[in-house]
Amino acid sequence: MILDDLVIATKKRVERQRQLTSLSDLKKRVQHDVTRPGDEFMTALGKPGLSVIAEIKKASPSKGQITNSFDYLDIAKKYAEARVDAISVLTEPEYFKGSLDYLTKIAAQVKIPLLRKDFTISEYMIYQAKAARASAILLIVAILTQQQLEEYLKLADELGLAAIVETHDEKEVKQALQAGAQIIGVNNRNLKDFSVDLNNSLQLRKLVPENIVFVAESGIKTAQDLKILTNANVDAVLIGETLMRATDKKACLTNLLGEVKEDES
Ligand SMILES: O=P(O)(O)OC[C@@H](O)[C@@H](O)c1c[nH]c2ccccc12
Repeated sequence: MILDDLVIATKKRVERQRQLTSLSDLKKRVQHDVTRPGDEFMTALGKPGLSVIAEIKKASPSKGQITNSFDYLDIAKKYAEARVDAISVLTEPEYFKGSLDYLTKIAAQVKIPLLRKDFTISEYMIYQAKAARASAILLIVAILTQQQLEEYLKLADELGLAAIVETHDEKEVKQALQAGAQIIGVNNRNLKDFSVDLNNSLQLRKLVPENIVFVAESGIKTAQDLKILTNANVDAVLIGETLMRATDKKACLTNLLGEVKEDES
C-alpha cells in the first residue's frame, strides 16, 4: 500500500536530515520559543460556522503533478486574501513534491495558522515543524502505534502545536479519541485504492463528540459537497486539489462557500 512506501521514504529522509542537524541541535533551536501557535489553529478551526483549510500541494501519489504553476508564496498570499482559516502545506518531497522550506517561507509572509502536512513518524519531525513555524502537525493513526500517537500528541502540546489526528474508519476514530485527540480529521480518500467517498466523513461524524473539532478531508469539489458537510455539522474542511487547479483561487472559494455563507448570515 502507498502508505507503507511513504513511511519507508519518510524514515530515510529523516535519517538523512539527522546527519545534517541532530535532534539536540533542533531542540536547542526551539527551546526559547514559548509561543503556542496551536491555540490559534484550534480557535480558527473551532469557530462557529464552517472553517476552511486550504492546501498547497504540487503533486500527489494519486494524481501525479497537479499544477505547473506552483508559486507557493503567491498561492499562500491568495489564500490569505480569500480569508481561509488555515493553510496546509505539504512538506513531503518525494510523492507530493513538497518542502519544509516552503512552510518556513510562507510562515514569514502570511499570518494564517499553518499545518505541516507530512507523514509524522518521529519526534524529530515535530521539533522540525516547530522550528519551521508551523502551528499544527498531522498525526496519521494508520501509521502509528497507540503509544506513538499518545507521545506525539503530548510533545506537540508541550511545544505549543496543535495536531490533526487523521483517521479513515471507525476503529481509527476510536483510537484517536482514546489517545486524547482534540482535532480529528477523517480522510475521505481510501489510501489502498485512492477511491474517494464523502460519506466516510458523514458516517464517522456521529462518533466524534461535539467538543472535539471535526475536519473532513479530501475529495471536496463542489458547493453541494460543502453544503452536505456543513449540514452534517462538520467544523472544518480540508481542500487541496480543487483549489490547486483553480486559476482564480478566491473566486473558487467564493463559489464553493456560496451556499454555506448564505445560510450562516
Ligand atoms: O486534494 P484533496 O482531495 O482536496 O485532499 C486534500 C487533503 O485532504 C489530502 O491532500 C490529504 C489528506 N490526508 C493526507 C495525508 C498526507 C498527505 C495528503 C493528505
